[in-house]
Amino acid sequence: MSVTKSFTFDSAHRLDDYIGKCANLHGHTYKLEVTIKGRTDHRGIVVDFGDIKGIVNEQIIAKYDHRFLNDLMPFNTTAENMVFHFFEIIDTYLKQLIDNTPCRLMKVRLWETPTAYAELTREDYDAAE
Ligand SMILES: Nc1nc2c(c(=O)[nH]1)N=C([C@H](O)[C@H](O)COP(=O)(O)OP(=O)(O)OP(=O)(O)O)CN2
Ligand SMILES: [Zn+2]
Repeated sequence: MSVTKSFTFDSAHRLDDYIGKCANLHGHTYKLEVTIKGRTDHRGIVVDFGDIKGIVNEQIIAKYDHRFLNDLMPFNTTAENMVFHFFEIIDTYLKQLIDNTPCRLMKVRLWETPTAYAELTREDYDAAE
């Protein structure tokens, strides 16, 4: 069974090493979707949506909402690089949170615009490690 929780945040950025309009300063309302898989416990819960919210709000939204991403991220701020970074962050904090619970981060999807997203699955993440 898997559960997914969605978040939004607004940030400015510009792409480096890029020819086109996205080399200019511009902004997005990013949408972040976090999918976690596991067995339901006695209550019928895989992982509390509030726990996912705690991690994402503290470790991602608080750091990047209404900020200029190029000043904060040590890589080109493409959706691909960002989704990889967010996967690592969420995976780390989820492991700490759910020490005894058999649930796992399976997918993170980052919408940069309403028509474009990058996603990283557990399989792709593990293969990239
Ligand atoms: N593979 C990637 N391509 C592009 C990225 C990216 O992160 N990965 N990023 C950009 C820009 O940041 C841009 O803001 C988004 O590009 P695009 O989808 O072309 O934006 P539009 O507003 O033109 O979208 P439409 O829905 O087609 O109007 C560029 N490429
Ligand atoms: Zn952009």
